[in-house]
Amino acid sequence: MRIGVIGGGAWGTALAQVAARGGEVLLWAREEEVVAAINDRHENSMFLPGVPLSPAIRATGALDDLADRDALLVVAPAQHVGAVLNLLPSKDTPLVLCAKGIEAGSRRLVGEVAQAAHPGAPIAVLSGPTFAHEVAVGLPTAVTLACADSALQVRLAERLASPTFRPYASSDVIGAEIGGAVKNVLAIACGVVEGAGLGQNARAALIARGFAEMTRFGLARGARAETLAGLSGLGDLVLTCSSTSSRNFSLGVGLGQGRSATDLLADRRTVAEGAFTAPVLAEAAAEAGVDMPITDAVCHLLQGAPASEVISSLLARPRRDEA
Ligand SMILES: NC(=O)C1=CN([C@@H]2O[C@H](COP(=O)(O)OP(=O)(O)OC[C@H]3O[C@@H](n4cnc5c(N)ncnc54)[C@H](O)[C@@H]3O)[C@@H](O)[C@H]2O)C=CC1
Ligand SMILES: O=C(CO)COP(=O)(O)O
Repeated sequence: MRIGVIGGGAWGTALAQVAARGGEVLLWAREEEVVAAINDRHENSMFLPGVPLSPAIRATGALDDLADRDALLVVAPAQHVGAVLNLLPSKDTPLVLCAKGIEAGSRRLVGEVAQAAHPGAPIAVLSGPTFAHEVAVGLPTAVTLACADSALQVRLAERLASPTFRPYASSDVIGAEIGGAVKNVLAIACGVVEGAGLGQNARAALIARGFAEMTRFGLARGARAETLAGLSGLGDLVLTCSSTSSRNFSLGVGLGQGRSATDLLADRRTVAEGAFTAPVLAEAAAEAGVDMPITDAVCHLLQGAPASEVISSLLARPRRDEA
């Protein structure tokens, strides 16, 4: 299986490194400097500095070069997936979606965006607790690889698996997507807890109540509960709610320390998907009649409400049943 990767950020580069264990890989990057650095020095100094890359990875700046690929890993940020897929010449190549988010405006999951751009292409979702820098250096990692077509799922898993990269099979594409999109918003909230110095009890409570939100929203959108409780849901939620290696968590730390979202997001080259997903997730939840108070709180913080006020009103909500 000839693998192509769309997106030369940290995660696209790490996934190219994973795929390069099983053969040559072609990676499309938007930035000329990234293409040159990968081809000349086997390094992505812009987005994944300090990690030596496999010589089996070639980079290109031309999407047309991906025409001969048997499968494409789509790793552009969620807000840009539609635009990039619309520019691709081949429209029926299997797409493995690796971005985590919901498209602003349309409120579509990345899978729905991909299906609209390439109606004939089989779709899979790869998601889980996966910091790019750990995957790229070969630390043990497990992911959900979801696809409705089980034969394609098996082929993709065989092509990507290695002793340190372990894909688990699922047919629940929507569930795998929702876990990854929602956990980014909750990771911002957990960062706020850290930044505001609210303690470990509060963080554990937020993870548990955040998981309840993720589950309510996921079930309303047709996800399966076991997918949400798996690697792509709870697994990734725990990872990104525990570490400043998470860009979303770090953004939250800044908000909790009283800095403004505008300042924190200005001049950022890397993506904190939760900042884009939070408002559209809140809209989608309201439309579906799903209560998501932590998501609403993150929206207020991103709009500039003071952290102390947002935290007080979250804690002052009427008591309710846990279930
Ligand atoms: N970095 C990580 O550890 C992981 C990231 N992800 C997800 O992967 C996706 C990509 O994130 P990263 O690789 O981390 O990105 P990054 O933050 O390392 O780099 C930013 C990326 O955005 C691209 N970009 C910026 N403007 C663009 C535009 N107008 N059109 C197309 N692309 C544009 C850049 O070319 C670059 O590839 C996100 O959805 C993220 O949530 C998923 C798992 C792990
Ligand atoms: O999705 C990730 C790990 O699974 C990366 O999280 P951040 O985008 O918050 O860094």
